[in-house]
Amino acid sequence: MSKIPVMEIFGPTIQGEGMVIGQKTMFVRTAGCDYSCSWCDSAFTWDGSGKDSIRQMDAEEIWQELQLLGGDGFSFVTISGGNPALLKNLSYLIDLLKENGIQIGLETQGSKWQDWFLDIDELTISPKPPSSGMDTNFDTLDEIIEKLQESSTTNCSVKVVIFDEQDFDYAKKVHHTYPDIPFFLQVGNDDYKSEDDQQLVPYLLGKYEWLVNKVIADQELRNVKVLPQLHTLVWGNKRGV
Ligand SMILES: C[S@@+](CC[C@H](N)C(=O)[O-])C[C@H]1O[C@@H](n2cnc3c(N)ncnc32)[C@H](O)[C@@H]1O
Ligand SMILES: Nc1nc2[nH]cc(C(=O)O)c2c(=O)[nH]1
Ligand code: SF4
Ligand SMILES: [Mg+2]
Repeated sequence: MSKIPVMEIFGPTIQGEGMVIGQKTMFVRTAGCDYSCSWCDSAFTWDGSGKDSIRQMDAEEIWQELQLLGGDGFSFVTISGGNPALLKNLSYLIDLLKENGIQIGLETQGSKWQDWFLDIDELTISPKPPSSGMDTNFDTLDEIIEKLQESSTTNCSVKVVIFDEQDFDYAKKVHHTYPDIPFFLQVGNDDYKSEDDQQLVPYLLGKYEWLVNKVIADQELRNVKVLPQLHTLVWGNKRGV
């Protein structure tokens, strides 16, 4: 009834992306997505390849597993996916985590609203640029951002992943549309299947330098932050970190 499709639970690790980068955190990754981004580094959550790992869990079971893995050594849980915003039932987990004094981060693309967004401490909305092959519904995104802006409890940010010039232009458009929302540009990893960290890390750092230089040179992008995926620099494309 109140089950949640869970793809993986892991941690403690550090949040490698976005507004709380560096934060020690546990992760809960839900299964299923309404998008199918061409470069999705978590495609196993929606393309069928991970279907045998999906567990239908209730909030209490997830909380127990988090404690089993993390003991007393965490105070922050990040929920990602897939698209966790497909799951109305996540409210039970969010309530339980809050009852236990846990702070909550969540990652979603901004294609669906859930009322429990207002109970998230650090919410990342990550609209998808052209290279993903997805189309942003800006009416939906406008509504979501508007509701979040009215909230005094949820810190939210917008994070756009950049692979090429077109994505960069898209990111500028998104930032201009929501100038008051903290804005992050993130390096796209188009080598997300590589197991060769010796080659991957300098490659991704090169991409980061490219993105940094573009932002430095841009007169219109002022109050923005540019980040790599920190976890890929530490652990490469390893899963569950
Ligand atoms: C796997 S998604 C899950 C949450 C949600 N579906 C979303 O896209 O925001 C988490 C974050 O990883 C980013 N991401 C996915 N594949 C990536 C890649 N190859 N390189 C860089 N970031 C990627 C997404 O843009 C998103 O910000
Ligand atoms: N360490 C770490 N940080 C992350 N930030 C966002 C992630 C995600 O896949 O949603 C992620 C992830 O998978 N691992
Ligand atoms: S929206 Fe997120 S999980 Fe879904 S396909 Fe795109 S990057 Fe992957
Ligand atoms: Mg990831």
